[in-house]
Amino acid sequence: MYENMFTAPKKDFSIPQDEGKSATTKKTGTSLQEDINDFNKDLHNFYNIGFSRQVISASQLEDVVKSKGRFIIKSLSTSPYFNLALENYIFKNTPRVKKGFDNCRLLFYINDKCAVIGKNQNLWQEVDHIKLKNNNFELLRRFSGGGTVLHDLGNVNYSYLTSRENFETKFFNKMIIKWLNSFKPELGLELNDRGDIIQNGFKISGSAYKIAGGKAYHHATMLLNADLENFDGLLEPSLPGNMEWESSGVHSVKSKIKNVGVITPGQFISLVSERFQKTFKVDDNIPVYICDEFKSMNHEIENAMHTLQSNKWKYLSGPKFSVRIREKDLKIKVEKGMIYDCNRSELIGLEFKGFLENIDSYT
Ligand SMILES: Nc1ncnc2c1ncn2[C@@H]1O[C@H](COP(=O)(O)OP(=O)(O)OP(=O)(O)O)[C@@H](O)[C@H]1O
Repeated sequence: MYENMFTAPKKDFSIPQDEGKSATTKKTGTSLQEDINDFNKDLHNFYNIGFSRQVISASQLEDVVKSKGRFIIKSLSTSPYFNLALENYIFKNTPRVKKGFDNCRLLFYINDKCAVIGKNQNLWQEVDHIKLKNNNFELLRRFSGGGTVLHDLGNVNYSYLTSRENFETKFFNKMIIKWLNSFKPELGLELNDRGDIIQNGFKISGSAYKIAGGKAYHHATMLLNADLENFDGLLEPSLPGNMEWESSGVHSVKSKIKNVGVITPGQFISLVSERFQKTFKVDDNIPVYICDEFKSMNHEIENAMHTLQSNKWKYLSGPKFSVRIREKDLKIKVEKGMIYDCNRSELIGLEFKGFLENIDSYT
């Protein structure tokens, strides 16, 4: 089945108009083979792979990223570690433009199930670890700021890179809204004050930003047909003793979310790519490159993946915080994931993660 998913179809695979069913929609009376066919069709639409579309090698990736010029990259990988590391690689290695046209770049990726917290967040306040584990969600701390979001295969991530001078936080989402609403006016997408995209009052896309080295990116989620039932409770930590927090970190702003529903990941990526190519074209056509974690891997991406996977980055970084657990008569202060002050001196020096996991034996 895996091979089948990535084998180009013999016939033309134009976007079927009747797609866009939510992943939570219950199917009745369809066979497994039909499900597989549907899934394959959607994957092909998403990746838009023809026989001529080749995955680029590590050296080709390096060449295109380090040269000047605009392009689109689509990642075939669903590993959140690879995709965030790839994004970081493109961001860091895009040359700074002093004069002339900006090196605008657009990246698309779809991650398998994961919770992605902002760089400056206290993860214990943001996610329920046990539920994440039980639902097979990875936990990642990204390199950019912002709040915590959930990803699965029905959520497309887009990342728009430009120069610091030309960067404006709401700019790219305004374009996305314009493009999608002109494609299907009934979508009725709007931008709220925070720069999120909303539909009928529900959030469908959340954004985060990074500015460094004279460049900036805006990356965002787009909930198209995510399995929202599976997201239930993952961002509501159930911790012992009604913990009372004091943290200088960034707190997520909870919003009610929904899927756009009538547009598939494949349609979304094709449409945004096509409009981007038209809108941002300078002289030559804007090329589209395909990447994956096998052929396009390099040391820098690999290193960033190791950082993202490491305990140090996930659990031993983030903001300083204090927590009070009245039930246990405890006041704890934590910096870089370690308890550095506590009214029970024997707890000083413990990792907060280890303390929480074994709280009953410590209290
Ligand atoms: N895939 C998703 N897309 C959009 N919103 C989501 C998604 N997953 C969760 N959410 C909602 O977004 C909330 C977090 O939003 P928040 O604005 O704090 O972070 P953000 O979207 O990364 O952006 P910001 O940079 O504005 O902080 C979650 O509590 C949840 O309500």
